[in-house]
Amino acid sequence: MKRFTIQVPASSANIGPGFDSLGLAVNLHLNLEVTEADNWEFEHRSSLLGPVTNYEEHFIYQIAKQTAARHNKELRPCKVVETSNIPLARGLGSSSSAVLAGIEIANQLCNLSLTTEEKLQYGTDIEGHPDNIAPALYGGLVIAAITDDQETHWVRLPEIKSDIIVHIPNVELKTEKARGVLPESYSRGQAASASAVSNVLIAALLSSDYSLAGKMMEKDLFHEPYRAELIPNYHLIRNSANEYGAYGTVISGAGPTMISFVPEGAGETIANQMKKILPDYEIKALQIDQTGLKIDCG
Ligand SMILES: Nc1ncnc2c1ncn2[C@@H]1O[C@H](COP(=O)(O)OP(=O)(O)O)[C@@H](O)[C@H]1O
Ligand SMILES: N[C@@H](CCOP(=O)(O)O)C(=O)O
Repeated sequence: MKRFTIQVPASSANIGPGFDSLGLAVNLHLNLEVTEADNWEFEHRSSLLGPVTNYEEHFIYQIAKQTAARHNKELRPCKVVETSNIPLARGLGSSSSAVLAGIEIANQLCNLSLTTEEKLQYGTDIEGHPDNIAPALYGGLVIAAITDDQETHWVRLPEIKSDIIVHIPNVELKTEKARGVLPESYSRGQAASASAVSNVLIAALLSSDYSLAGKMMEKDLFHEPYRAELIPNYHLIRNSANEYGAYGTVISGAGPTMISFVPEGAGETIANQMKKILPDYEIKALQIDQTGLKIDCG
């Protein structure tokens, strides 16, 4: 009888101009205990996960089934116990964490021996963009691109020396809705300016020039100007965090969470200052998760 556990971190995608390609794994986690059983059963042990649906409608079951089907296999029934401290639909990559969990369930149950590259590809096929899947899989700060042959290419950046703070409001924003406000296309001039800002952001991160990185992340032209009005307290959070010493503050993923990059060691202090301004928010100083997807087969 198989038994295994899966842990997948949350992730913060985009970091401003790295729209659909750049993301960071953070230390909030989805955990699953999977045990072969006579029937399928999902049990949610965290209030954040909401009520359990019929197993056939469960998102993670659907991903697992779809992954098994790609290899002409069927899943054997399991009991899945889920705990999570990743808030849903807040821009912290909960759906990508769930997608990777589903892929891994199929991988283990059907002995697919998937490589990490295949997991990245399958996850990206499902999500449509790799910026949450890649960091959740590899840990750290990862840049990934889907090329016109539908292959996903990626680079994990060296560790950055910055604390991070997430400002999570008590409202959901579905990624699909936040993608709906973006333009269908950009002019050559807009695309050139936007990718120039993105290029300087990456170069600044690689050079550990965090002041410049902070400036560049706030100059995004791909998505922030269109999404700002969907994000509660967008300007207040950015301006206040910067007054308290943040390098830069951007929308986390598609929002509504805002993420600040602050000097190393200053995370808790600035988070406490921000809590006074936004008492209804969940404000957390987080660490970068350097590990990514973890599987333990005991
Ligand atoms: N652990 C989970 N178990 C089941 N479904 C999940 C889980 N995590 C996320 N989901 C699904 O993903 C949706 C959120 O996805 P999305 O709108 O992309 O937001 P985000 O990925 O930013 O949290 C949830 O409403 C839910 O349907
Ligand atoms: N690049 C995507 C990222 C979505 O991240 P999520 O955590 O909000 O699902 C986008 O900006 O739409």
